[in-house]
Amino acid sequence: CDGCTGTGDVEMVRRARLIQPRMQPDAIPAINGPKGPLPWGQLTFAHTSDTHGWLMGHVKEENYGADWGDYVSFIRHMRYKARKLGVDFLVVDSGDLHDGAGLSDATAKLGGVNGEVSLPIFQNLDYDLLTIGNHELYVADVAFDVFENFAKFYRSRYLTSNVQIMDPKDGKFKYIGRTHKYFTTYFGVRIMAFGVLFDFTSNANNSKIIKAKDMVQQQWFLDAINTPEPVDLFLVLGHNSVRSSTSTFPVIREAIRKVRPDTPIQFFGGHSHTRDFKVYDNSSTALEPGRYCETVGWFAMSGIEAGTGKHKPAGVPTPSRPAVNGTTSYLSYARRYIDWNRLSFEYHSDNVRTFDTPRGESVTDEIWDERHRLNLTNLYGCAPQTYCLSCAPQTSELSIYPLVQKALSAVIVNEERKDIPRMVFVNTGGFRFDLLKGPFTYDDSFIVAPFTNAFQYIPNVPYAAAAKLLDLLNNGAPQKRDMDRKHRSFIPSSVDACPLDGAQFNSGLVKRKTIIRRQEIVTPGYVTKDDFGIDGDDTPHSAIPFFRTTNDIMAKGGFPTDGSTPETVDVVFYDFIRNYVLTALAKAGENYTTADVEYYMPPTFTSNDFLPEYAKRFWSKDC
Ligand SMILES: O=c1ccn([C@@H]2O[C@H](COP(=O)(O)O)[C@@H](O)[C@H]2O)c(=O)[nH]1
Ligand SMILES: [Zn+2]
Ligand SMILES: [Zn+2]
Repeated sequence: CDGCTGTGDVEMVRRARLIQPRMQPDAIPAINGPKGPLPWGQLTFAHTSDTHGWLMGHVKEENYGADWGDYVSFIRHMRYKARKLGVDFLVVDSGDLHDGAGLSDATAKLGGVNGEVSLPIFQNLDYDLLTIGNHELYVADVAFDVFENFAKFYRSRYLTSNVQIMDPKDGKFKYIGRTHKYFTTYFGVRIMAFGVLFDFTSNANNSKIIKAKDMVQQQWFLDAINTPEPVDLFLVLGHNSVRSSTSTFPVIREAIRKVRPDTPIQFFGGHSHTRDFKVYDNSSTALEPGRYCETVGWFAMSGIEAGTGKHKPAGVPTPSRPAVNGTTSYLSYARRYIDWNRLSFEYHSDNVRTFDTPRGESVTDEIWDERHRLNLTNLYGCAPQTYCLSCAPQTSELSIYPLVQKALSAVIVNEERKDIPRMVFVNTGGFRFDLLKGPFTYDDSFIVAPFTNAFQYIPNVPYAAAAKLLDLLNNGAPQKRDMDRKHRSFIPSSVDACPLDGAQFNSGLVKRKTIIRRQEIVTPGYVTKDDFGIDGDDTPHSAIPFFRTTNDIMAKGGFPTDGSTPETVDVVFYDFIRNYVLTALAKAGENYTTADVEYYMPPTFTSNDFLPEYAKRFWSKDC
């Protein structure tokens, strides 16, 4: 696996950057590109959410292969184009910037804070509005870093209408960002904006989330929606699914509608990792732009009776339909989901002669420097096949879960208790992305399992109760966000015939600014159906199968080889699911409390470590 590890790799990258490799035409990766120009309206938005540290882009998937520097260049071109067209263009983000890739997560392993490298890189984008995600709030240090640095950088553009943090300087709870922002766009549309996190409860102690139903009663909110200033549009940004039953957008909408029945309300959501567009009523819709730097959500609306912006800019498609089909409205809407690759970005920038802006190039360089400084390309072993999250039933050998079970059985062993049978329970929500065939690197360890959940246990649990535990957990409260049927992971359509297999594209170990060629066949990927129908995907794809998973899975170890059942077992689990395990054990007739829980593995050995350990022990290093 030439160039897979350490310093050799750095050298290769430096050389590659000097040469700026351009592949031979027959070696140019091929994907099918955008179906046509983007719609532009009086107000046009580019929307990201749930980037989770993927600023490097998908180095093993050309389809989503642009990096943050490319996005910075893209937005620069789009801002220029908007001015030329005479329309307002706003760039917004709905949060979840941590947990999911080495660039964000490796710094915590080095004793720093998760996000200390990735957030300053992210900040190269001149967002107009942003809001906070739950992944900014699980860990106290991360929340404080967001308060101290990120929020101060974006100032009045960072909206956290219902999220506070305890300021250690005076012990008082303060809003992390601002509660709301009233502003006028370049072309004169007057907007009142909020940033609302769903009713999240697993936050660190130094933060506080005000439930939406309480927030809408607060005086500052009532003052904001009743402001004597003219409001042409309410804009609600939120780390909040646009569709699920746990979304709090309907609460906000109702509260605004009570006092402003006719003012348009536009929502920009996140959290459920889907491409989605929801129509609430004829002047209120919501966009959600997927996850992991796979999608730029694009949204255009016209018809607001305010400002001097063009409602039908010349030479481009414009929003053409009312929110509710079959009705007439003064407002018209359009949405598109753009694949996160250079082919799309360049095409929509009208194939400008030089796509890369100086800022974009320097961001790309910084990402690559950090990638190597953090040793993200270090190799653990070569995955013999692709293991997917949802492309196959979870018991199938194509799925990641049998591999996880094998790895847990082999690696999660407490030397002092190795002869005592153990049952290890982990939540499937802890696995976040497919493990692709080929080099499994330090970066991939975060991509697949980013969380640092410790392995805890209750010793000597009667086997009769432990045996019921998995069913009880899986029939109990959901342990992950609402994953509706629309959720799609980008995975190979079949492991062996995968056109974008990890191994095929130099495994992402060398920086490439390749020319990407359009192809006639359709690559597998998102096939989105939303409230506007099936024409939202900017690049048409062939569909990928999707299978739901249970809350948890279980792996066994140390059981008698003769098939007999033990009297008692050690019940091992991630600390993240401890309360669910205690509740389920109580249902099985065994009452335990947190006082009965101990560490099974050293607390420093976490959910992020066992797959690398398995790869080191059981996979070849020769990719
Ligand atoms: O320590 C953790 C933290 C989170 N999870 C899982 O992640 C989801 C939430 O992720 P979103 O990106 O906000 O949807 C949560 O429901 C858990 O399934 C975890 O496993 N461990
Ligand atoms: Zn997320
Ligand atoms: Zn989230």
